[in-house]
Amino acid sequence: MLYAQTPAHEKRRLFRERLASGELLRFPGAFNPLSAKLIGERGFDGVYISGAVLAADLGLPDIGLTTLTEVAGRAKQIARMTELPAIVDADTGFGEPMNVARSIQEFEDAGLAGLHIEDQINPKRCGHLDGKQVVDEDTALKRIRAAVDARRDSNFLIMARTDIRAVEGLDAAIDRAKKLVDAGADAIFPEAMADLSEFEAMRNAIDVPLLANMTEFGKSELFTVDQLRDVGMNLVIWPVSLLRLAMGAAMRGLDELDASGNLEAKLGEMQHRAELYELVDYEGYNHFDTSVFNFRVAR
Ligand SMILES: C[C@](O)(C(=O)O)[C@H](CC(=O)O)C(=O)O
Ligand SMILES: [Mg+2]
Repeated sequence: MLYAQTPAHEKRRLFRERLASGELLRFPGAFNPLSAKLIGERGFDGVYISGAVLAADLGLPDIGLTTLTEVAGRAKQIARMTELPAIVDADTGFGEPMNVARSIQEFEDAGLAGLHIEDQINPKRCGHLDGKQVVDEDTALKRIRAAVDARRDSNFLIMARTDIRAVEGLDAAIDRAKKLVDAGADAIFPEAMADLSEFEAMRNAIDVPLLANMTEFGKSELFTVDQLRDVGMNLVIWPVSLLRLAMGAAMRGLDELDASGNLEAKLGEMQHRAELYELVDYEGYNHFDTSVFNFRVAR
């Protein structure tokens, strides 16, 4: 009922414990609080909150238009609906290093388990597009140091994302990742790795947990969980996948409605009313008033 029972500091502690075990944790991207509940119900390890999805949700491209207030507000709504740890995409940190510091505290207060901050310039773009630019090393390290200094819960995960691979190559990415770890990053998100051997090379060079981004229609092949585990990855995200699936279904559903005038043919693809009510624990609200759920939904 209502929100998750596990307090944020406890989610962070448990998340850190699991990360330290070295296993590979699976974090599908939630596009709203309801889909975060579904991710938990289906047995995944955590919830990813994507900047691209939050921008798309507002009908905007992913170019740094969303504000800290908007992202923290939505991330809070998502994080509080799941017992799982939620990590959020904090883009370039929403400004200068002092803004990065404030962002950390906002996201801690919003109940997140962690976030990542990247080394792109502003305006940023999807890490899997051509023509990206990254900031110099000094600026990249300042962002991470500011983040680490601002954190009040030492279990809040500060992950550094580097986009430098697509700009300067793998050696530069490994070099930057090492320096980001020295600056205090708890984990590294090497963006737009070309193949498994690149993930493996990063693994051999870096001691902290590593994240693999399995976004579709990008620069990385869609490796399986087993393949990523074999090369030593610790976190895998499918950041936009649920939104893409839902929007794909919505596009086809609208076409069907337009063509045939009803959606009878699509019922099998829909989440049933009964499944929705189970997911939101409708019946549980009888706790307040026994007349809330006194009906049956035929399946
Ligand atoms: C992970 C990512 O930062 C996101 O915002 O979800 C994007 C995903 C995408 O646009 O496919 C990214 O830059 O990889
Ligand atoms: Mg992003």
